Amino acid sequence: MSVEPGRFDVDAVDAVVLDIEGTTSATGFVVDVLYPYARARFGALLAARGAEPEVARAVAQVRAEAGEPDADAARVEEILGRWVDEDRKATPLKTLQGILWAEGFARGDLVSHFYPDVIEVLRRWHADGVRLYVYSSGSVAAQRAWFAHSPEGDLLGLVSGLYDTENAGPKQEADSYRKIASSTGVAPERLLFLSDRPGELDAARAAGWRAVGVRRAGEPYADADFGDHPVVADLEQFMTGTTAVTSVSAVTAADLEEAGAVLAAEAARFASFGWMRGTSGNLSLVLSRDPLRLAVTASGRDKGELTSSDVVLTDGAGAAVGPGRPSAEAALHARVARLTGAGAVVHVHTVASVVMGQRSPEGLVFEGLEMLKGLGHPTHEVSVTLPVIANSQDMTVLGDRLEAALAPGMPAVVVAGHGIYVWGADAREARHRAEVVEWLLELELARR
Ligand SMILES: CSCCC(=O)C(=O)COP(=O)(O)O
Ligand SMILES: [Zn+2]
Repeated sequence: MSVEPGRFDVDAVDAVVLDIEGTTSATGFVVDVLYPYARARFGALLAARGAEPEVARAVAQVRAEAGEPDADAARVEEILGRWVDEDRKATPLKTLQGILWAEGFARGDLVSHFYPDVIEVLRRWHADGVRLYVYSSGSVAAQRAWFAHSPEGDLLGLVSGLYDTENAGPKQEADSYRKIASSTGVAPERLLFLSDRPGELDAARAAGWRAVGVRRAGEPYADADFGDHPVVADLEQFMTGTTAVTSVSAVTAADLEEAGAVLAAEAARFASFGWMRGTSGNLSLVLSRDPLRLAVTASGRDKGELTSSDVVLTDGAGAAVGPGRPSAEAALHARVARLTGAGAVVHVHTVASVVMGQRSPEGLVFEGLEMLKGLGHPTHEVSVTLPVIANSQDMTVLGDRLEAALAPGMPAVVVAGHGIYVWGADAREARHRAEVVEWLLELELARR
């Protein structure tokens, strides 16, 4: 997805979090200038300053990570050199590089690199009241030095906070972004992450952030598949073009009512199968991707008697953003929509899913069945696993379990003692898949 003409609306976000390598700055500069600079100085640092607490802690981490508790300074230097060659994102390596680079910058040996479009845009965002943060795999010390010693002087005044893999965690894990959001105090949907790496954008989005890819010619990820993430070629495009940051598609009352009518019809059908008895089960439709907005069935209603108004608009975390109380499981629907990109999620309480979930807590494997083509497989000659996760009343816990259990080629998960979650591109596809998954479960039930 590319950006369209327009102008960046600073009201759409409260803060922008920036990756450095490949995003604000050339990876080549880091590889060609900074890595050799630090590598040439590891030996002297370890020999002369090995007792300094930060250096000693990093050395201990190197020994632990390499599984060599007795490695002497020469061996530690060797390991660090190998990690540099492998471009390994090891925290102690980053710490030691950070120390050396900070000193190199302070001495004037080094001046950092920023692409020509970046500094002006950062100044304009800052002037417009958008807070700026950095989240880079380079250590906080290295980031501080980087911004303090730019070609245009000290830029640290533009930046409200610095995050690295030590104080926030790995860059491809959603929890790191949750940690940063909570540390900044900015709501996830008001945070925008810019990175050249699709995996990082996925993780930010999974934490409920906005995420935009920066695809710069010549960078290592320039040809990567950014999926449905909006992409810019440089930051200037935020000034001359609009991205998903600005394209907040307003969901109207009519959109919600229309979705309510679809969900009511789907629920009536599932209820007629006996899959939504009483108030059990819930359904959702994605109405907008950026920001994520879902229409979720209202909680506690008789699911066989829903009307088009028995629906609640929620945000990307499943919290109501309009009147009404959404399903108690709305947060799980939102999580599935974020994780899988699904446009519709079905949750039903079927007898077969409860029995089979209890009999096969390790999951169920299906193979050689024509019905598997109903899940999008081109042939019956496949083997797919239907994961089973333990139930919980805590939707974050349940969501974590679902995320960890997701299986390729299976758009569904059984929640033990509870029911099934199934998803698809739209209500129709999600329904077809739910019917297939339930058929597979009934087959297993009949077999055993
Ligand atoms: C007897 S249903 C118990 C709650 C449940 O699991 C469910 O699916 C329905 O909850 P909702 O809040 O969506 O009505
Ligand atoms: Zn349920």
